Amino acid sequence: MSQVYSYQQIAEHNKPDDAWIIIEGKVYDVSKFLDEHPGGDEIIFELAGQDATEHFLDIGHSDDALQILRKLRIGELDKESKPVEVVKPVNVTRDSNENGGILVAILGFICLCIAYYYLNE
Ligand code: HEM
Repeated sequence: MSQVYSYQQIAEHNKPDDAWIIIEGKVYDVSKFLDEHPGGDEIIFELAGQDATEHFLDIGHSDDALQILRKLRIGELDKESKPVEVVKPVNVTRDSNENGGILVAILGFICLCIAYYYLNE
């Protein structure tokens, strides 16, 4: 019998070196596969600890992908358990970087406006 994990247990594995995902009710340990994923590590890591079924199926992965998946399987999802929100500290850094980028763009624009104003005086 295969091991059964709750959403809560799976959600704890949301780090790059310890990442699990759920696809169609099965649980996969993708920690070692992240670096090898042809679609990039980020895209799977974003879903670590969560259900990635829709994303996985949307891409239309090949039979090769399904074969790899089979090897990564570690158990099944306890469907009776409640889904939990997975919060990743890494995302916070990434978001603040993005905000930083927008701030720099706005400051740059303001500088340009000032320069334009003085040059046309
Ligand atoms: C453990 C789960 C996964 C495995 C084993 C896997 C495997 C693969 C493989 C073998 C490919 C090469 C193309 C193919 O054979 O279909 C691929 C491509 C891709 N995968 Fe995944 N994948 C997984 C999860 C995901 C998830 C969750 C996403 C989306 C959020 C995703 C997004 C993509 C994308 C966008 C490509 C296309 C890359 C390109 O052609 O440029 N994959 N994946």
